[in-house]
Amino acid sequence: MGERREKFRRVKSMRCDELSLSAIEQRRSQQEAKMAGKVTKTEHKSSKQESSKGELKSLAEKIKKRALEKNQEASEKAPEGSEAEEEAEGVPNDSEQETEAAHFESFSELNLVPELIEACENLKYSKPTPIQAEAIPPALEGKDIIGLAQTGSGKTAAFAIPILNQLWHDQQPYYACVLAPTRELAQQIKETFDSLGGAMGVRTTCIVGGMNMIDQARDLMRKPHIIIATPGRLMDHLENTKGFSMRKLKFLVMDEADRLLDMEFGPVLDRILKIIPTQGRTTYLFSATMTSKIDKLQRASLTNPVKCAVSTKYQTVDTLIQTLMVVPGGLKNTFLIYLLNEFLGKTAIVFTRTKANAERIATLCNLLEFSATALHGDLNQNQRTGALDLFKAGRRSILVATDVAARGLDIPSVDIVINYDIPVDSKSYIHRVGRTARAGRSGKSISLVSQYDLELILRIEDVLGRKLPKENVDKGVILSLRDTVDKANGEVVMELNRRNKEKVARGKGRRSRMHSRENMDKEEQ
Ligand SMILES: Nc1ncnc2c1ncn2[C@@H]1O[C@H](COP(=O)(O)OP(=O)(O)OP(=O)(O)O)[C@@H](O)[C@H]1O
Repeated sequence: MGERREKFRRVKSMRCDELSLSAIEQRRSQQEAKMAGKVTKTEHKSSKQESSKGELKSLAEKIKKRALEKNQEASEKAPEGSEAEEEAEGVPNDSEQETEAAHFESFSELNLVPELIEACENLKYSKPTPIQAEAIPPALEGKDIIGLAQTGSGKTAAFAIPILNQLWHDQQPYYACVLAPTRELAQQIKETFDSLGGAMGVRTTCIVGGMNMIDQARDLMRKPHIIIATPGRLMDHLENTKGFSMRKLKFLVMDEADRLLDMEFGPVLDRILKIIPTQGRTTYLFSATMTSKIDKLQRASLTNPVKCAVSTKYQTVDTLIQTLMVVPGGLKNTFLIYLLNEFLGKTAIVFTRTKANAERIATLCNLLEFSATALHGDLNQNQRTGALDLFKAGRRSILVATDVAARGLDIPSVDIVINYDIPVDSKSYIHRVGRTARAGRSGKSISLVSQYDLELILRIEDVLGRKLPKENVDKGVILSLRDTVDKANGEVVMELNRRNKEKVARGKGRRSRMHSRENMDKEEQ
């Protein structure tokens, strides 16, 4: 509490000369120096956290109760059957078989090889989650699966376990391929396969964009059992890497399948699907927001799939408290800083719509001494991995990201998701807020709603089937923060513009040098 008051006092009283980017670098290195004494500090923090846990818990329970009551009230008032989303439900597929609700008390009841049961124990998976209980038995019978379950409900293990179980009996290179829409998610899925299949000696490789093709080709030549890939780079290797083929592939998984089956990935996915066999191949589609559009599902060429749905298409978990804040014009940055100050000491992901906004907000946070890092598609892969690692290791408490971080990422420490910009489609909302409250934990999401976002938020509330309760704000605090935040933002915008100009100039120089070299080559020919 004292820490928060001190931070607030500092932000309010920051002088203009402190709000310069050179000051950030200085403060950043001070922060790094403090990190060196991290062990003592972390211990201190955790004991402090421990002592306030009871207080926080009861506060959280109160907030949750209040929100639940409000939600209940709101859902009673909400119009029935309002499905306003762009993607209307398709006609149910007759060939899909629905499963009976299944329940297992332990993984040993699932008839898995002992190595897998042991791996689950080591990972502290005491019993299968509902989606695992639903999907693993038909998967072990060799069925194609369409799996729909909320964010953070263990879908990765739901498809990894049956594949690894089968691989144990039938060890072959290039046995299974898992496709994911982002590089970071592909890497995370690889880690799950490694921890579940390590004792079995499973070989996995991650094939994603932004990494060296030759290194990847070398990894593929080591004949891994499982390839986890983003579609574009996989296609590159299928076309260009000699000796690599997936003609004997036994399993194809599309994680975040609705995303992979949409327009952006559609063409490359079609090309991959043409190359790999349909006969003798088992296909799994998993997502928290699965499409039921028949033409999209047909693209994946499933054979009599079993539909394992433990949630509805837009269901969020009960342990997630979702609220919104109505933000008057021009005050979005101030509201964000106000919130970060309110949740000081917590770990947050702030989602923005554009890469430029992600960069700006992360820089603004750092200038105001909230330790943040940015993750977006304009960064190179090393920077992306570096940012995520800093956040995961707790060395930055705020991750400011575009939707590149919206799907799949499993970072248990995330307490809060803030939608700085409201996502333009409701599915993104479901995935973004699902970065918190995972695996039974509690979490909170807050959406900043300006006058321009009203339609978007109404659409989101419509698919959620309830109104999101409004957060109260201390107007006095907002007013006193406003000047400092605006000034800091002005500094950040100027500095980022300067850096961009420099980058463009460097790029032009490089291009013109390349151009003259090309001309030289031509002349020499
Ligand atoms: N049986 C289990 N018991 C306890 N924890 C589990 C179990 N299975 C998976 N988990 C944990 O639950 C967390 C969430 O799992 P996972 O990332 O697979 O969720 P998901 O359903 O794929 O989420 P998303 O839709 O966001 O991608 C992970 O940290 C994972 O280790």
